[in-house]
Amino acid sequence: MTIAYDYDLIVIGSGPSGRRAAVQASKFGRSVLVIERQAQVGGVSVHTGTIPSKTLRETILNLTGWRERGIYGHNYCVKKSIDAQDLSTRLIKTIQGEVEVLEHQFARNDIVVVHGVARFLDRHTLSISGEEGTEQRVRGRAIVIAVGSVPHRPAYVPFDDAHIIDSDGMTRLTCLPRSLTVIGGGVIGIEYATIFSALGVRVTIVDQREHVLEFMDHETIEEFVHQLRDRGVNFRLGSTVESIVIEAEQPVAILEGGRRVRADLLLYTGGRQGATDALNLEAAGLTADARGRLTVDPITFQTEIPNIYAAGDVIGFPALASTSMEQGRIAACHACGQPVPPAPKFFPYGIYAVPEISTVGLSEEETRARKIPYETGIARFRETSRGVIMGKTEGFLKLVVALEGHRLLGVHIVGEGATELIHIGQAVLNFAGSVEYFIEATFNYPTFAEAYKIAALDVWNRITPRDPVEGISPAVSPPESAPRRATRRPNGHGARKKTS
Ligand SMILES: Cc1cc2nc3c(=O)[nH]c(=O)nc-3n(C[C@H](O)[C@H](O)[C@H](O)COP(=O)(O)OP(=O)(O)OC[C@H]3O[C@@H](n4cnc5c(N)ncnc54)[C@H](O)[C@@H]3O)c2cc1C
Ligand SMILES: NC(=O)c1ccc[n+]([C@@H]2O[C@H](COP(=O)([O-])OP(=O)(O)OC[C@H]3O[C@@H](n4cnc5c(N)ncnc54)[C@H](O)[C@@H]3O)[C@@H](O)[C@H]2O)c1
Repeated sequence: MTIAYDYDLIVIGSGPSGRRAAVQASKFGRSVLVIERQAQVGGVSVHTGTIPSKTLRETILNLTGWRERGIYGHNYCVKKSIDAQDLSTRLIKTIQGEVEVLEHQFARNDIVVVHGVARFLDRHTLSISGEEGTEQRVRGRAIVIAVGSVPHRPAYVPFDDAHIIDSDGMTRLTCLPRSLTVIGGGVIGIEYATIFSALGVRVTIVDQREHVLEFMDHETIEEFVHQLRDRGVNFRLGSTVESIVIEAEQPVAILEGGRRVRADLLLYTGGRQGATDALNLEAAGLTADARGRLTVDPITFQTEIPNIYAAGDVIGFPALASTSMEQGRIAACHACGQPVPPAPKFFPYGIYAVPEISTVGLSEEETRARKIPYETGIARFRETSRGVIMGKTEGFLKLVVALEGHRLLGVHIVGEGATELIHIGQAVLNFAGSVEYFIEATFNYPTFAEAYKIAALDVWNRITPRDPVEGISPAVSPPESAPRRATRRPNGHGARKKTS
């Protein structure tokens, strides 16, 4: 008996993972349906997450004149008084632009889009509930769950979407606060805290952990936090929030030990959870974990039910738009019986804080934990002519390099353009290159990319053996495998032993 399917592939969700899965399957000549519960396509990425937060950042940096302050002083500004309307004008335009691009892309690729909430009836059948109470059934040979995530809203936080909000609320502000408390020093919290601090808002960041962005290279984060403290951002680290109340129209976070943090607005960014509630997963033979996430095969993105795939935020870490897109595409390749492209070993992390941070590969802490003998090299943006021209003297680029073969292990950057600059390091890492690449390559001048060369020379001067005659280095760079002790850094970082 042959089973009739309406579509070769049904994708639930039109965010980065769903979109890439749909387009890839269509390019293989398959019939594709995308089900989206919101009125417009694009997902969290376009409507409440990546694009809105990056647009708000761009608007604030432009209107405040932030990027020019290194040259013209701290009081320089482009627009004296900035209000919520200034922020929303550009936001609406950008989101609309993104939606149009997506709609054209779906139309060009003959992808059918239906708006409604999808739920499983069995492992091949979905019911779609439309806004006006309509219901339709569709059957797919394969299904990709690309439903993404929603902000985690713990019961103890009295969200009112006016004084106490989650990250979705940041895109709907009708007036700007003078002070802001951010609960959660993860990526979302840090991005919004620093963007609003650039606007002149007094910001306090509260996190139960001792460090913000704990997964990042610690020295890089120290540099970042130092810059934030310098411009008045307050940190309450190692502090758990016990309760939140509203007093005189202001939210007050009460911390363990009784300390109180008061502001005009409180943003809660204590993580996200998979948006699987409406899916009726049991009907498909699937279960989600306590945070609504699904488990998949890391190579194919297949769930335990072979014709059902999951990609993007719904499968958890790293929960990035960038990685979600690739996961969706790989899932579609497998579902269409095509070879599955291997995921590159290293992907970058870009944090659009002010200043930007970006990282790829191993941190110093991870390198030590793996007992790899290593050395680091640092360049400060003020050492690059580009940095001086642009008044961007606070940036910092750090390379982590294995002593054996001088292999590049990690790159960590804080400063203007970090999220673009990181891709040079990413390419060298994924091609298993060594620090010599940066030394031998000619870079455009003046550029921030020059920082790679400066940091590479910083490492190389210390890891290449010296000529027995004091101060004269050998002409060639013999690879050395033996761990060595680092000497004092020329940039004032002090002596550090870089062996495991
Ligand atoms: C504030 C913020 C900033 C971010 N910044 C960045 C960044 O700078 N860079 C980066 O790489 N990542 C960033 N991210 C993360 C990024 O947005 C997510 O990783 C990405 O959107 C996940 O894509 P996705 O395809 O899994 O799902 P989503 O984008 O979440 O889309 C899922 C879609 O599925 C739909 N859906 C859900 N359930 C159903 C259902 N039952 N039926 C029909 N449709 C359904 C939803 O309506 C939604 O449109 C940010 C996130 C946030 C919140
Ligand atoms: N630029 C980017 O790539 C980007 C930007 C934004 C979001 N994202 C994605 O979104 C995901 C979610 O980000 P997030 O920042 O919401 O979550 P997160 O899990 O990264 O961080 C949450 C933080 O909140 C703290 N916290 C939780 N409850 C607390 C409490 N009661 N008191 C004090 N501190 C508390 C935690 O210790 C943690 O540090 C990230 O994993 C990331 O992948 C990526």
